[in-house]
Amino acid sequence: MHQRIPRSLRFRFFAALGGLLLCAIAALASISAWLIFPALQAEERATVKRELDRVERSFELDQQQLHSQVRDWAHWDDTYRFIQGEYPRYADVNFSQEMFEDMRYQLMAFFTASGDVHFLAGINPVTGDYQTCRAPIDDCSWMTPWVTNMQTAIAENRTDQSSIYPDRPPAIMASSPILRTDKSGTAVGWLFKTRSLDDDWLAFMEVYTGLPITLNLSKETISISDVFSFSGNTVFAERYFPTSSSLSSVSLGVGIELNRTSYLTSLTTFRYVLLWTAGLMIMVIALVLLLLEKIVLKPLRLLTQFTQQVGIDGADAHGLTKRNDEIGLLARTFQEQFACQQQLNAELLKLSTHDALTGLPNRRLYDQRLETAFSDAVSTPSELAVMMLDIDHFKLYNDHYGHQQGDECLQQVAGAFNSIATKFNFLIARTGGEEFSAILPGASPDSAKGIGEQLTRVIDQLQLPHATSPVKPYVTVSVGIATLKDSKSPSPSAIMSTADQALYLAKAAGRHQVVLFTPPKASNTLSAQNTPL
Ligand SMILES: Nc1nc2c(ncn2[C@@H]2O[C@H](COP(=O)(O)OP(=O)(O)OP(=O)(O)O)[C@@H](O)[C@H]2O)c(=O)[nH]1
Repeated sequence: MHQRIPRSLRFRFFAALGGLLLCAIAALASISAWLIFPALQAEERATVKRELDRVERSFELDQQQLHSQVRDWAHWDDTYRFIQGEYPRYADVNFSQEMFEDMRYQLMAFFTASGDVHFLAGINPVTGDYQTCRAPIDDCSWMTPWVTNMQTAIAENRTDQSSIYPDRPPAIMASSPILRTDKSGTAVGWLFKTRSLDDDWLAFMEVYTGLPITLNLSKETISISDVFSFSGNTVFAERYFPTSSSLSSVSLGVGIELNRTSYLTSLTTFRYVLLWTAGLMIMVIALVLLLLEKIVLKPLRLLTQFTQQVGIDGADAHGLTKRNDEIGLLARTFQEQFACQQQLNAELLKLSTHDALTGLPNRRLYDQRLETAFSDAVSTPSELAVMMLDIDHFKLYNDHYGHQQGDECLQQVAGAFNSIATKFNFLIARTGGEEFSAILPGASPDSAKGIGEQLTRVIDQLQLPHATSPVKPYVTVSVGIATLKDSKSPSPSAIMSTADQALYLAKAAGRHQVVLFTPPKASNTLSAQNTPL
């Protein structure tokens, strides 16, 4: 079944503002999801990346330092002489455990031009003792993997550089050809230095960068340089560097762990802002609706009630006409229009029910009243008399005095009739040119006749001159009266027809008299009881 959708102003405002609110909240949610949250996440990633860049620069700096230190040592005449066997006390003079620890060297390896080991010195990663050897055997066997890597680098001509080696522990290895201090001549050998990326190195880097750092060796080749993993309040990020592994490709990941406090605080703040914004929007729209209801919708409802009840007592119970706003103006204008309309209606009603010349009720009103009086008399039942009155020889009056004076005569006759009608409380109307009719509810034949006589008398008393009247030298009237009982089949038209017959008899009998219709006797002849005046 078709259900009627409410279309009131209130419904429309609620629907429109509710829709607006939903759109605004959806827009807010979309902007948050597609713009603001991704921007916050990108900002967090950029911050983490900056920290990784800082760690990478520190790492590279450490490698460059090691390389420049190797070069310093390799391009030194003492070293040049040492590799050629001309400076046997070189190691005793220059090397010590303290020097290795201070410089954070794990191993220093000297190779001849043919790539053979000349001298090895380093700190045993297991015992922590300083050791020197001529070959990586016995106590110095821990040096073997690195010496092998170094000899491979010499064989592949990968010297004079700094690289990362993924041995255990992973290490930075820097090398340089051994030359004179003035760098003249050809290389007489190679010098290698390694720095282990062990716990001490991590501790050093932590102090240097201010970040906790971890190392992770991956056997796979990592294609992306940075890997992020977010968990709760922390983010773990790793940057992978290629290593010089002789066996397979291995990557070294340098990782940092950062606190996400800044991001999470921004997120929480933004969520609060979102919630407050949504809450404020709801509050503003609720306030707008409330004000709308109070300022516009309720007064409009009252105005509607007022327009429906205007003219009735208490219609302006809410004092709308006393308001100083548009509602008050509308209410006052409507009230004035209504009063004007009522006046016009009354005038129209009077025009349609009264005679313009005499001001007496006209035939239309007379017929309506006769219908009502007739119904009342029949239903009660009660008596009812009607009367027809006609000015005698009015044509002669018009002919003699003119139509204008004829009108004035009609007005005076009507006024006189009306004074009697008011006195006895009955209706008298102008139902034709110079013809009048009266309804006398409850009047007996005798009282009706008495009133008829009073009406003719009051016209006589006017003494309106009628020089050409064969009846009297002044204006006179004839009256015909009929009662409800006079008709065999009573009806309003039948009773009026009977009164007309009585008037005819009055005229026929010489005018200026009242004739009460008398029902025909058995002889069926029409007769009347008249009263010549
Ligand atoms: N001045 C004026 N005359 C009117 C008006 N209405 C009707 N008459 C005149 O009233 C006269 C009526 O004449 P009749 O019907 O012949 O009757 P009468 O001369 O009164 O004669 P009886 O009725 O037989 O006594 C006519 O001359 C109409 O012109 C009116 O409004 N003003």
